[in-house]
Amino acid sequence: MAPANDRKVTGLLAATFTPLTAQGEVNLSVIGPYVDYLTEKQGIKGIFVNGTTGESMSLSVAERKDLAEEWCLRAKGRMDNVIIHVGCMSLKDSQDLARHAAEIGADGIAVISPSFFKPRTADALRRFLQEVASAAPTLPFYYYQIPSFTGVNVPVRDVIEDIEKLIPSFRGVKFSGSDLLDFGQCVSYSQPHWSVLYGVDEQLLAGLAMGANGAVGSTYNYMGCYVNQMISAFETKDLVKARTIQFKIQELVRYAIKLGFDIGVNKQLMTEVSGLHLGPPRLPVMPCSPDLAQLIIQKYQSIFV
Ligand SMILES: CC(=O)N[C@H](C=O)[C@@H](O)[C@H](O)[C@H](O)CO
Ligand SMILES: CC(=O)C(=O)O
Repeated sequence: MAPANDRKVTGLLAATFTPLTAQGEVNLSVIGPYVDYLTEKQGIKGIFVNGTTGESMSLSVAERKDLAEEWCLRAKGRMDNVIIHVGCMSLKDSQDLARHAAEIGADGIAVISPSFFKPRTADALRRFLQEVASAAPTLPFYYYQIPSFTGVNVPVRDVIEDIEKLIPSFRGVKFSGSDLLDFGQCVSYSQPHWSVLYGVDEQLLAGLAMGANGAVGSTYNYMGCYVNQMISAFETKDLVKARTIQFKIQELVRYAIKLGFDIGVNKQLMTEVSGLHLGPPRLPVMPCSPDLAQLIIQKYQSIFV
């Protein structure tokens, strides 16, 4: 069996929303146009499927397979990276999804820690990740940390210590916390064939300064084109320009948080900006009220004129 490849993941990956019908069923028909929109209108060359933004934890395993398959099919030859999140509360379900991701030709898999029975130590978490990764040993494997949702606060640096001895396919981290000490420790420990991806969109510039190879986030669905400009400015050392763009994103995110920002609001914002019909979120996330969506969209338009 071929080992997982060593190709670095760079640039922006959009964490995709899951299109649902008005009745709340998965709506695969939107995925083709969604890929068109990301590539043509936002300059996005990678997607992160069935993650937090994709409401994976609210989907059935069968739905997650259908979605993963359609995203892979539509993105094939058009995106550089299709990473599928396969984390579940059940190790068996995660392994099932990991095997499936390999079958459908995904470029990599990522796993969030279980959060009902939480691993209390790095060792417990590492063993869980190892069992999932071993179900798809040819796929690059990424640990996805998001403590605000999981309540799992094990430092990522502890998780990745000598991890290739346990997980030969380990290729990096998606870091969605704001602890830049731990993040910096991950970057400095990172191996040349690993990718350290930052996941807090409103402070990506700090992540880039700390050495992030790329980024995964929800807002790149509708602000990817601006964030690409920010990355270019950072790369050409135009920090004033890079900050100007980061501050705009912060202004929008702060405004949205004050009004009550969640996946439902975020999904509605994407619907309004893109014109794609993404539908409501799934309960327990509540649909966004039209009034709230209008306020945020007005703010978006006033910031990005
Ligand atoms: C909780 C959540 O959804 N986190 C996303 C990725 O990890 C981010 O992309 C945020 O949505 C974004 O930074 C806005 O706060
Ligand atoms: C942002 C992200 O990575 C996710 O929604 O999973």
